[in-house]
Amino acid sequence: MCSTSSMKHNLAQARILVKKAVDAGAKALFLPEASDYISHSAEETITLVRSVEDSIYVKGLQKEAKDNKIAITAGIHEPGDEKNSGKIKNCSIWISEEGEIIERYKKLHLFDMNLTNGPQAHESDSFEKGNEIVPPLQTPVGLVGLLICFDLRFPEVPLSLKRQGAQIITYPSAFTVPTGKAHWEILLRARAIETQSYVVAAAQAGHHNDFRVTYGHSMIIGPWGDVLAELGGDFNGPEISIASIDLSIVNKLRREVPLKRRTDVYPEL
Ligand SMILES: O=C(O)CNC(=O)[C@H](CS)NC(=O)CCC(=O)C(=O)O
Repeated sequence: MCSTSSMKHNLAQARILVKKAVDAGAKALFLPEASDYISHSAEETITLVRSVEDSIYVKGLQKEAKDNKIAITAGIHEPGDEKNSGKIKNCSIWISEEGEIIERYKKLHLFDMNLTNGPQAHESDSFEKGNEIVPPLQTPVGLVGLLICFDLRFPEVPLSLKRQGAQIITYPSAFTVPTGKAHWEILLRARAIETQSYVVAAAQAGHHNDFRVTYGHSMIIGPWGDVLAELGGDFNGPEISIASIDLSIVNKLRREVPLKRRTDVYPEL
């Protein structure tokens, strides 16, 4: 997706993706971080936020899920929990194939970056951070661990999710181009290999406005670290990437290559 500041426009993109996913026989559709909108500035990002009950985008996704009997997960913005913080939340939601929001996750790690001659990020100026790891969620494709974008850089959490039974880890994302080129695929494959899980990473792609461009390259990685599906970096209209999830591969690999942690030497994550 290439979300803009118009929720209506972004819902239209999501509908195209639902149609493609349904036509391809998918049981679940994974949409990127901030799929409801990507705006021009932090100020605009805060003014555009709506509760899920008032978001035409979220309500539209719920209707699509129900009408098409497909689960949908998406990164969205939500109003802050803390009184008068002036901040909002970077969340993901899981919508069941009945159209109900059955889980939500609030991004644990906020993206602050001050690269010389590179893109800057000040997410913690306008977003509240989450304080909880959400236990893996039972879905039609397996037990899913919900994380978001910059969380990808912190292996402790997916390892904990694996210990709790996760078979699929998802990272809806909106990566910068330089960090994407250098780190995106390596980190996704590393997270898949070390957790012996599928990793599904739907990414924003292309030019969102004059100030914002994202790396794209949505990917689905198998538990062996193999790239099962991948999209490009250019945006030429909403596009899906599709893969079969075979949980017997996860179980077999975990049996054949047991990764027994030395928690007698270092603490359990
Ligand atoms: O701003 C919004 O509305 C949505 N949020 C984002 O795009 C976030 C925070 S700026 N992006 C990332 O976390 C990219 C991480 C990244 O690129 C890296 O880890 O290298």
